[in-house]
Amino acid sequence: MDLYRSCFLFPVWVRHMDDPIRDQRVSIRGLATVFGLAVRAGPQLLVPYGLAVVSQAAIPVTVAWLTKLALDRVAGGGSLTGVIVGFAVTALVAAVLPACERFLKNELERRIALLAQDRLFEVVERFVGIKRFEDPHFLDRLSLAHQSGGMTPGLVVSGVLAVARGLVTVTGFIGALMAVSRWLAVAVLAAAIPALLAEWQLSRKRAALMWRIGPLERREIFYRLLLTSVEAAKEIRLFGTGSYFRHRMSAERRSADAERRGMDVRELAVQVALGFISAAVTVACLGWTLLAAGQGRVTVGDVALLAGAVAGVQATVVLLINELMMAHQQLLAFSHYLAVTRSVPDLVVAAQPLKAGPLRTGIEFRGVWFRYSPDHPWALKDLSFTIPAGMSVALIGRNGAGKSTLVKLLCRLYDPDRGTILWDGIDVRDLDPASLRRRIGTVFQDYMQYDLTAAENIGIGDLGSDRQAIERAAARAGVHERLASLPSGYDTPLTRIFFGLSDGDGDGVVLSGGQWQRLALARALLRDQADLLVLDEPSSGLDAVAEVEIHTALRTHRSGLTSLLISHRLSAVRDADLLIVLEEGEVVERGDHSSLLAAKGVYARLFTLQANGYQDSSS
Ligand SMILES: Nc1ncnc2c1ncn2[C@@H]1O[C@H](COP(=O)(O)OP(=O)(O)OP(=O)(O)O)[C@@H](O)[C@H]1O
Repeated sequence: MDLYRSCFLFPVWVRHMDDPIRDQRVSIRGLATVFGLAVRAGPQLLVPYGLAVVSQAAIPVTVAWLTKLALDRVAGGGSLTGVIVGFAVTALVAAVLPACERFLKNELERRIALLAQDRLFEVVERFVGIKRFEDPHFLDRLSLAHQSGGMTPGLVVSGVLAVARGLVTVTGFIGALMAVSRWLAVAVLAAAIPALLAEWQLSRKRAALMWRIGPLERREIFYRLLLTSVEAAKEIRLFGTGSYFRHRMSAERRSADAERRGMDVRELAVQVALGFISAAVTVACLGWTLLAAGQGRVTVGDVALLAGAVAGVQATVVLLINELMMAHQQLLAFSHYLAVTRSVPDLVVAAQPLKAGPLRTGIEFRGVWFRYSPDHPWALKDLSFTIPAGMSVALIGRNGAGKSTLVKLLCRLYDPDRGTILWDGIDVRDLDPASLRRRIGTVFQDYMQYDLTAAENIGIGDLGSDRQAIERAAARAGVHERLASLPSGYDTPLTRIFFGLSDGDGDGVVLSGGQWQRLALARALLRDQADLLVLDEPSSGLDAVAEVEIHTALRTHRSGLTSLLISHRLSAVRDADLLIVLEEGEVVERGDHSSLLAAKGVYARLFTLQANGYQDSSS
């Protein structure tokens, strides 16, 4: 369902708009971080960008002022040379500055987004365990943090500079008007107040609308992804549910559109009303100015300046409010980025962690209790057993018995709630997690299939391994011949994602489930220096012949190595030195195959059941 998760995330942040004090704190902290990022990303860009933005503010005021001068000189018969030069310079600046601004803006935004993304994933990488990645709230937040981290800083910097530009423009116009008439300047400024209030209200309503239609949009996206996903394509065709989902998708869109239409109508009404107010103010001011011009109290140029200033102030105020609201909303979304980058570690690492040494005596689980959260039942209950160095230990148990959970604790992806896990007598919590993991080669039940080449898929098991080592591991896992026969051998991409891109990588290939499983095994076997091999269901996707081959190869590889093996196929694990049977998170039996069979307990029952199944099918 990961595919669909993203569609449930979008407007979570709007929720915070209900709390103005929190909003303010978040915005101020966000603003400081955004400008911190901008300064670090490109100080040499930020200053010229700011200058380019703000200096453009002077252009409309200069044009209005030059127009006034030109008209006054025409009326009074003065020289126009200075005015013409002024117009030429202003026109040149007006033509060149926006292009420079765009270039600087794009470059700065790219650098900030890269830096923000890098910081975010640096923090994510520092999480030692996986608890956070199984928490849907955290995943939602991470996705939003990524979204806003890439977009918000650039938008906020541009928004703040645009506000500065707007303020300079308004101040310039008001200053120019003051030169003509003080009360006219006050009247024009006062006339902008209704526009300011109305736009502010509209912006808040727009944010509330986004919040209201968020669920509708998420559902629409959900149906759209469903209709285009490869996972769902089979069932949609088999059950004939395509038009059912399409109608649902359209219905969601129609509902959201109805809400949007309502908002558009409201905006239209407000804009028309503001238009009337603006026209009335303009007419009143112009009327007064024309009257004053008729009486010789003001010049023709003053009339032109006034007309330009009234329109300029009103338009700039609207832009200003929009930029402010947009920056505010972006800063609220940015709170997710701040939350993730400031989150505390998921597992505590010792201040001076020890390096995990080669396994000499064994790994001991001592009174280990674990549950995924206080709301969940105990997955492991008072587990105590030892995996002696150099021995193979098999874990057996029905679905949900706690086998994979135990492996996750052993690799320190979680910490026990009670009890300890000891590596040669040292609590794994005192060890450096990376050094511990370098000593363990693991194949998880839900291993990864990377959309990379075959060589990379194996090489990831031990970065820096050469091709020979990779091929050796593949051979041990019984997949060398298959990989060597691919169109570009080990360099063949194991994916359809790059299919047809003809970038020299060749076409991608899709492996079967069992072949992927062998590949995952090769990845674990690549770690020659690993002391412990953990195989969680290494042969569940293999055919019978392959299973025998793999187990023979593994037995050779395992000799002298400590291994922990999990399998539901008891034939695959019966040769282990020690078999541990788990039931509902507790150890219920332990011993070797023959002693457990003789004990006639859980293991004996499971083994007989499977053996009988094979006998029945053969007969
Ligand atoms: N991430 C998780 N969050 C919450 N509960 C979980 C999580 N993973 C496993 N569990 C629960 O913990 C218990 C043990 O699960 P675990 O996967 O360890 O069993 P298992 O023995 O490996 O089962 P299987 O043989 O089916 O792989 C189960 O009840 C399971 O529902």
